[in-house]
Amino acid sequence: MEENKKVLLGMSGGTDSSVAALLLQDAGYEVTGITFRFYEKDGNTEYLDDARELCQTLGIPHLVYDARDIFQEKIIRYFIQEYMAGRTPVPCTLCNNYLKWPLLAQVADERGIYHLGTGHYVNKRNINGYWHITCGKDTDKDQSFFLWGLPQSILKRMCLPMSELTKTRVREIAAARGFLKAARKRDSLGVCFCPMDYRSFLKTHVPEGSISPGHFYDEQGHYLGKHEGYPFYTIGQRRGLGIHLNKALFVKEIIPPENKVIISDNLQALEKNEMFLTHWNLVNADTVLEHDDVIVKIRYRKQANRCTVSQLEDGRLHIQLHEPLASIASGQAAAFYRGDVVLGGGIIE
Ligand SMILES: Nc1ncnc2c1ncn2[C@@H]1O[C@H](COP(=O)(O)OP(=O)(O)OP(=O)(O)O)[C@@H](O)[C@H]1O
Repeated sequence: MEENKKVLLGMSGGTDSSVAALLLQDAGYEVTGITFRFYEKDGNTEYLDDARELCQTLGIPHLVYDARDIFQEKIIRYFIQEYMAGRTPVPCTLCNNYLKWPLLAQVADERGIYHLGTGHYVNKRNINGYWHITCGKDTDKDQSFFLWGLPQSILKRMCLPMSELTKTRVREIAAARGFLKAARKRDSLGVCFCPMDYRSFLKTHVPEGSISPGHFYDEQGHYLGKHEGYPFYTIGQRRGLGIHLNKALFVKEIIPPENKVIISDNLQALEKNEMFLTHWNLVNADTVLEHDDVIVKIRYRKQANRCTVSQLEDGRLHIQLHEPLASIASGQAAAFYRGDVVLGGGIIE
């Protein structure tokens, strides 16, 4: 498609995408808002009304796309299955890579709209002909960690009005323009369909009897106590284990077929020097493979390790960590960075 001055903006009804609509309009874009119906807790559709009202006020068209079935299938079912397999899922990464951005592109294509916009706190940069996601200016809100899987065909069309803004500034803009509800909306925390503690969600979303109590063991195979069922534990977890031995204890391993959870009192025992990735994406493999200055992150915050990435004959990526890293859980995402540039990422095997 030829580049034009039209943008399809994902609107959640929240502060960021509301301000994004204002800013894109100010910048001279012909904005169309779209709200995806991904998940509605207790049937609450207030977010749809908020997005629609904002579009009405700005005089821009507003589309609604019902993606509940596909979200249920691709994200919620996957989320439950991963925990049931003893793995740690990354629903926001998958939603961005496989649903949100591809759906934006699909609808934009149908309507002859070139640009794709969201209120993500990220930026993008062209390096030697390849578009890369880069960190947003607001380091507290930066969402680059979730966007390593997007193809060039989407990256080149991305329009990111939050890239140079802080959340505080975004709220000020909303208030100054009279969008008081948008200005005061609470930040969304964690996974949109799941409370902060995923355990209560699992309890109500798996068939009765599919999670049953099991046993904790130490690394030598000694029985330590009872647990509530292996899906309720994640690698590295130290709180809420219900075993009191007057020392810090960590989940080291989860063995689903035996419903066993292995506990260690030594964080170093959880450290690894390598990991393997599947479902990976590298923006420009030449700048990543076999270089010794790549940073890998497996957590959204407070962790960054140097590594060397190689491709194996079976297609997986091998990550050699330069210093050991604790609590690597299969199913989690790993994202590669050089400075503020996202080079790619993958799913930990
Ligand atoms: N249901 C949705 N429909 C369309 N776009 C969405 C939807 N949910 C999120 N988005 C887009 O993805 C961006 C990032 O979403 P996320 O939920 O991570 O951020 P957020 O901080 O809650 O954003 P906002 O303040 O706009 O709600 C949003 O700013 C918006 O542009």
